[in-house]
Amino acid sequence: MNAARFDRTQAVKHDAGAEWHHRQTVTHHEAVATRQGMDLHIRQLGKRFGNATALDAVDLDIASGELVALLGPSGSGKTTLLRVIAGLLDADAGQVLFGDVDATRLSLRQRNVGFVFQHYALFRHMTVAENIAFGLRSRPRSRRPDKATILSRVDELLQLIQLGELGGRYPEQLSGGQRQRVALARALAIDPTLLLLDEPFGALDAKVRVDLRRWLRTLHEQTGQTTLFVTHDQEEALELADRVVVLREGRIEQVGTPHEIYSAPASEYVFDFIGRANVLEGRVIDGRFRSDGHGFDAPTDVAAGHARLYVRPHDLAIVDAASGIPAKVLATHLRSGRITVEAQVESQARLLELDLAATPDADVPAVGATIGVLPRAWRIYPSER
Ligand SMILES: Nc1ncnc2c1ncn2[C@@H]1O[C@H](COP(=O)(O)OP(=O)(O)OP(=O)(O)O)[C@@H](O)[C@H]1O
Repeated sequence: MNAARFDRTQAVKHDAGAEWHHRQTVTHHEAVATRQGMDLHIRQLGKRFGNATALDAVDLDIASGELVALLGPSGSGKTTLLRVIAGLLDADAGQVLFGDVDATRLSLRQRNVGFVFQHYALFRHMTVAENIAFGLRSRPRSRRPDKATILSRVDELLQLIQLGELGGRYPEQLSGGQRQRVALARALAIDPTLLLLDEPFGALDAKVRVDLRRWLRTLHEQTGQTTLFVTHDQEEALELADRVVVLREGRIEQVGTPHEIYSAPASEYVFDFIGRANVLEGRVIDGRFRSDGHGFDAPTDVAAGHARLYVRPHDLAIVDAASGIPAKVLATHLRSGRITVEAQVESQARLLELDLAATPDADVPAVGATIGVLPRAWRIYPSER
């Protein structure tokens, strides 16, 4: 217990990986939570660091087999939540339940979770196969599988991560993406209750990230392992996860499927964070949002007064100046298959961005021209500021 506690208080964010695996396997406590396919319940979790509130009464339920993204900007509490679930960090308040077992006071070893860090935490002096086998080899004798079973498990995992031929290599002989796959295999080797990934692809270049994302999705479909991963990349979260948890200053702002989060963001914060956003300032009067002489239906729960209309660049149409909100075209750019038009509405502080398909017959307005803009789909939020 002391070793685990020491580890919790000493846990350093990035380079803790090797240390973590070491502690997890050399402390000799019986794991009580080894069942795979277990629900996770978070109840009123709170964590403060001095004056900073990292987690504030967080409630969350994750079903067995789900792939869930914890998404939010830097400092929103993602890593703290993951570490409290792992048992790397003690919460000040609340509970972590693995199925119906209260795991709040269990050591990280007893929780039997697999953890992958952003920076590859492989043992440099061990081959890929030895790294993967490590968690099983260093179990107490009574729970250690025999050599043949370990070898066959390692083989199976090497196939799963598509590195079947590379078991004899050392980590430095692998690419960054391959190392992260080995880190995943090592985490999976112990048949963890939960797989926890902290920005697993954060240190890799964009192309490799995209490939690994798809690979992780397929791996998850094969293993059905309940998985939580931290990311600040909304595209990664939307593409990979069954459900996305959006965090803000230690609180959950919204939980939903990628489609729900994208198409019905619960707040300005989520709308803004989840994709490119245009904002029109206005007022709600008699159930209509009014801005620059135009009116749009507002939801009934938005009270009269200052409000903001949010619209995605591809949902903003160009019409003639007399029919829409007049805006002056400041620039046009070609960006990966689309044309983005930047325009300014005189009364508005923020520029607007409109996306057009970059087809040969695209009707691109001239810089300096005055166009009319009209939202085709939008969301209106009461003003928070
Ligand atoms: N060991 C610590 N000591 C003091 N404050 C901390 C510590 N760890 C986290 N915090 C604070 O807690 C809050 C949440 O941090 P956390 O690392 O969980 O955020 P995050 O969303 O994972 O951020 P990032 O994306 O930058 O990793 C921040 O205000 C952070 O400064």
